[in-house]
Amino acid sequence: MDFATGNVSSALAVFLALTILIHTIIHRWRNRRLIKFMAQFPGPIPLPFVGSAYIYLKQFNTTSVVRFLLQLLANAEETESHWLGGSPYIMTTNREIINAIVTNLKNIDKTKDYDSLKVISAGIFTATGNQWRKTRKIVNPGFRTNVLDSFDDNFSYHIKIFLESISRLADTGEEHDVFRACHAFTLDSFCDNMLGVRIDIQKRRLFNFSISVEESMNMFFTRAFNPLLWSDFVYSLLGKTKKLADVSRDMRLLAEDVLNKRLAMEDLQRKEDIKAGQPKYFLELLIDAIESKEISREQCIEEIIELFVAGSLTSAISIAWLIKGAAMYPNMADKMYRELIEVCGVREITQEDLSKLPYLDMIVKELLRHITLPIIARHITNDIRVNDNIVIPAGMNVMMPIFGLHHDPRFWERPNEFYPEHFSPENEAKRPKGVYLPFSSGPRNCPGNKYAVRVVKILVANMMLHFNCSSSEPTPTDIINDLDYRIALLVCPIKGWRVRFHRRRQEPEKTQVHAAA
Ligand code: HEM
Repeated sequence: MDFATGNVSSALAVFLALTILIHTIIHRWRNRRLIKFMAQFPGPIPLPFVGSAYIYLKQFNTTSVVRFLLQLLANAEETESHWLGGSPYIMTTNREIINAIVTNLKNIDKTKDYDSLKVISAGIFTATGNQWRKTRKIVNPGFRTNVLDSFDDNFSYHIKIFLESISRLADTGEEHDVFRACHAFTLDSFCDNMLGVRIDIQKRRLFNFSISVEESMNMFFTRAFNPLLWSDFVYSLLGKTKKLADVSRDMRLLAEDVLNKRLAMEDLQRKEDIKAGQPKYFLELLIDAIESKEISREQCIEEIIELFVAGSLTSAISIAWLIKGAAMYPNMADKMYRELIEVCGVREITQEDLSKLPYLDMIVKELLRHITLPIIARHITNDIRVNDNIVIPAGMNVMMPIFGLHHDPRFWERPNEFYPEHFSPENEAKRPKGVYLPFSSGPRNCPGNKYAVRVVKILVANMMLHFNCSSSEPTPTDIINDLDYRIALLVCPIKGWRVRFHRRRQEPEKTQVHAAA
């Protein structure tokens, strides 16, 4: 190295060091309130540029995201400070902090971690501020009980088609993965009930929508747990932003098709509906909002896509899990069947019957404890006083692993088991409030919670009445450690949902399947 080159190198090194120093001072000064708040909590030592993101790299060694998450939470303090992607975070399983945040009416913004979902759709799920307030106000009436009560005929129609497809698989002695059939059912029910358009995905076996929804969620969660993919620049450079947009194209086409169909029938149908005093459902409310110029046609399509994902995938995963659960836990399945027969006999089960099935209710609650959306996150825009000691300052990001709360041994007698008795009236009464949040809580809770529970229960109850299931997979005792998982919005088994179906011998009358009518 000659003298001049050496001088240039030294000058560059000094310049670089000074830049980093000045950047650090400005960063610390700007974030002084946040840094002071974070100092109360322990956390991994942040490294330059990567912060605490390196802890997620451990996940590359395991196939099970769920186990990774639980290990992370078990080793962590109840509340920890983390620097992720240059931003300040606390990660907390503290019940008091979580409930203070989710129920706070002023703090409704999600963190920027949700932004990569916008490649798929930019609707209510990812919206912030006034955009979110406006959309939520428009769609909330579409989830009211009187609207849901009007869905019985639609449910009945789609359940019969589902049962016919199971009937074809029954008694073959072979195992079948039930997920696509469950998802086709939830997509059909969702379109009919919430959008007012019958698309008959089950009959037409249009599984590309289901593949598209599932694949897009897989891509989102793979990215969420892999810090090497966090940068938009890197993600785009690897061609993944384009791939995600391509993967979700089928959903967009379906949303556009459904909106066009509904608009084409709108005038006539709407007059009929108003005459019959029908309450307005989701898509009609959105069309009203287009007409009054509250939202654009494009925004309406974004909302439909978002609901396809949020509304159909979550309930399909829950149904597939319950069927797999019935195969893996035969005693539980028998008890569920006996309750159905005692309360309803062998006739078709309707929404009205569901409130008379407490054991089914306990099973669904226990299922949602395990398969819950593992983490939700909020960006704090207004200081939140949690108690005398904790005020969360504006600017803070908060990761709330609901999954941790749902498996905390302080609140659950058998945290890693599938134990519906966690939800017996006595056990529910003993448990403190705010430790069970499968649908979150407060202003940004899941608006589809009642619908989800109904659609899951009504299909599983009607199916169990006619079919029993079995599986070659051994019954897991510790369901966290005995199975491997991936996350596609909710927690899914890596091995899938393979079961054998057996027609119940005491089936007194054949199901009147008029699927092909
Ligand atoms: C078992 C089924 C379901 C579970 C476990 C579930 C869970 C959740 C959770 C935890 C959230 C909050 C997410 C967050 O704060 O980041 C949420 C939000 C949401 N869910 Fe669900 N959900 C389910 C089914 C449904 C259904 C059936 C629909 C619609 C028909 C739906 C529509 C939505 C929407 C639109 C949001 C965003 C709400 C907002 O940001 O204001 N979900 N869901």
